[in-house]
Amino acid sequence: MTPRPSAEGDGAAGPSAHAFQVDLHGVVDLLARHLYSGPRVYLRELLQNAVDAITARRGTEPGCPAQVRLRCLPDGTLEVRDTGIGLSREQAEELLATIGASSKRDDDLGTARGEYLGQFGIGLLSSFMVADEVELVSVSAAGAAPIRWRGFADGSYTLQTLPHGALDEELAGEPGGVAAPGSRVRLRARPDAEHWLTRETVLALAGDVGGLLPVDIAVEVPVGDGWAWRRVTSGALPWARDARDGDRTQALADYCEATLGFSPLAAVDLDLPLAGVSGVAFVLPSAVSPTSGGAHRVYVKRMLLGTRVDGLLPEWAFFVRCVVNADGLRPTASREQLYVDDVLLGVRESLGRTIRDWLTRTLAEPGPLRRRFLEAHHLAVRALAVTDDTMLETAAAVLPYETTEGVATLAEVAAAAGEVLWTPSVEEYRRVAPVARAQRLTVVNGGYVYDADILTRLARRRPEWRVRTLTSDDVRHVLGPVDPAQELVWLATIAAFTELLRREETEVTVRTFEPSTLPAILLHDREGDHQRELARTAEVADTWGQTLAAFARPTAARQLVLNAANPIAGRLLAAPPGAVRDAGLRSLYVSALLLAGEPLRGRETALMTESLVALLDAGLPDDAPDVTTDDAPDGRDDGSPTDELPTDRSGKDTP
Ligand SMILES: Nc1ncnc2c1ncn2[C@@H]1O[C@H](COP(=O)(O)OP(=O)(O)OP(=O)(O)O)[C@@H](O)[C@H]1O
Repeated sequence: MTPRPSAEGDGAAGPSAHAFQVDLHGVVDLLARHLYSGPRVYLRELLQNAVDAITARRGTEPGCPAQVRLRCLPDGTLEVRDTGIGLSREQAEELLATIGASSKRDDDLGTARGEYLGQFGIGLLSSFMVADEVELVSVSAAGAAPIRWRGFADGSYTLQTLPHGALDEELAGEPGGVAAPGSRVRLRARPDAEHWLTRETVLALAGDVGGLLPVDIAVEVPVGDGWAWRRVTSGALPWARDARDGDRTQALADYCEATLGFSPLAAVDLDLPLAGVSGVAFVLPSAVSPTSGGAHRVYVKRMLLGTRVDGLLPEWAFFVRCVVNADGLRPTASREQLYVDDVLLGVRESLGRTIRDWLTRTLAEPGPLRRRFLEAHHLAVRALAVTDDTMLETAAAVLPYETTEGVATLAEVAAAAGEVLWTPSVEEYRRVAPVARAQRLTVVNGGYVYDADILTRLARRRPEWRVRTLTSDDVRHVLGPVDPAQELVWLATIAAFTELLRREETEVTVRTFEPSTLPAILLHDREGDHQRELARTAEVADTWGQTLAAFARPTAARQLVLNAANPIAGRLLAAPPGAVRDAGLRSLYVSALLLAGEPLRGRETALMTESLVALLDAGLPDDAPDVTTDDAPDGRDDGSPTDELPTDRSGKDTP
């Protein structure tokens, strides 16, 4: 390119100004690899230019033909012909030869003009992702002489003005008539990109990206011995049918099946006329991960933007897939995602409101739709209830929870039990459920995702429901007392048992409870666990030990509650002191741990093994061969309770 004259004269020392040189290879590579998702966009850009050219011509000639015709020629060339406004020589020089120049921007404002699809002035370059040469022959609607522009992947181009009528023979029989206004673009496939220009690919791509465009687009296909035009545009938006039309619901379901690949539970109409947004949110028939949202099929001015566009809906709306046409939203330069601006944020909020209103209505209405929706998407209701008060009330009224009195809603639990006791973890629920159930204590399993937040919010919003987490005391209170005279007899034994489990930080108590098949349960509350954890850490941490110790309050003892109604526990309480009784208690402790779903650590495994050995020793005949060894069992840590067990293995209880 010619250097521009220096702004400061041509003095020897003065700087001189030059125009940038553009390496077209580099630019095309940038587009193909980093801007566009792949070469397939070349066809979208060609269709877009054709449609924009027709839009421009309609501005002065409203009744002009609106046709785009695509033809795959035998030598691998793709031809796209439109009945648009065409280009004069000057326009071609300015618009085709300059990267970034576009006739579709408002020169004064520098913004895109609302009626056009394009705006950036780079779309035509995408042709070079599949072709080394692009030819555009054009007849301007303004009556200028026809032109032939040829651009090459090396960055050069030729431009030729043709005499009027020169194209008549070449264009004879084309739509729009002989040398009528319009343009014809031809792309000769690069050897490694031939598949992008085959008839099958062109048909599929044109239908996919251009199927909803408001012009007549057709691809030439062989029929019998001849050729015919196969239309890929349908003319109307699939959701534009009158809502009173009885077949509309089925037609939308069929459209969803064909386009998105699933049969929807329901279709929610989306309509924001002010933002130029219309479409449908299809409710997925089965559960999806909350992180899988954002796969919406979005059209901008009826041209497909993308099939996996995100940001259109709030995150909680992961149970729908939308198909929308959005005239008021801005595409990014790649035209594959939406530009995040205030308009998009407003649209997202409004669409979210539409979907939430539908959800509230649907959940208020008992019936198969509500049931199927909750089965598939209860997580979405939970996610929404975390931030939305109306949905919190709805969730409390309709979401089924696992409780010790069977499946029930939180509202039902509050009404029946006068309070809502819940466990924040599934493990804790499993631990207390058998005993709570037997005692008719209603406990809600609040251990699943979002539950803790929902129950905490509900506790504040509905104080009269008395929503709170379950504590050991709640369970202990429902366990039956033991006859005081009997308890007095057992007092010394209970104290000895507590002493035996001192290292386990567990206090032993006795109650009567159902099921009587259960000899013992372990109760511990979260604060006690936390305090024990702190105390344990403080023991091992040198540097932080003192700091941690300051936080650790005296630990609330765990409780091993022996069941006086259980024959084994009863016999153990009545047994004389000695190795067998100790081993029996330790066994009950370990089995209560297991029942609580807690993993056994090395020390507890050792306890279990040693108790078993002691019990076997006591129970087996004296002359049975001794198979025990002196080796400590695997997994026993230092200070294991072995040293607390009597070494006498005679099988006789020591006094
Ligand atoms: N088929 C056509 N008929 C008439 N003019 C055309 C045609 N194709 C391209 N042009 C002209 O060439 C210009 C550049 O086209 P190009 O596709 O590179 O960018 P754009 O369509 O303006 O913007 P975008 O990069 O957003 O697609 C257009 O603005 C238009 O004026």
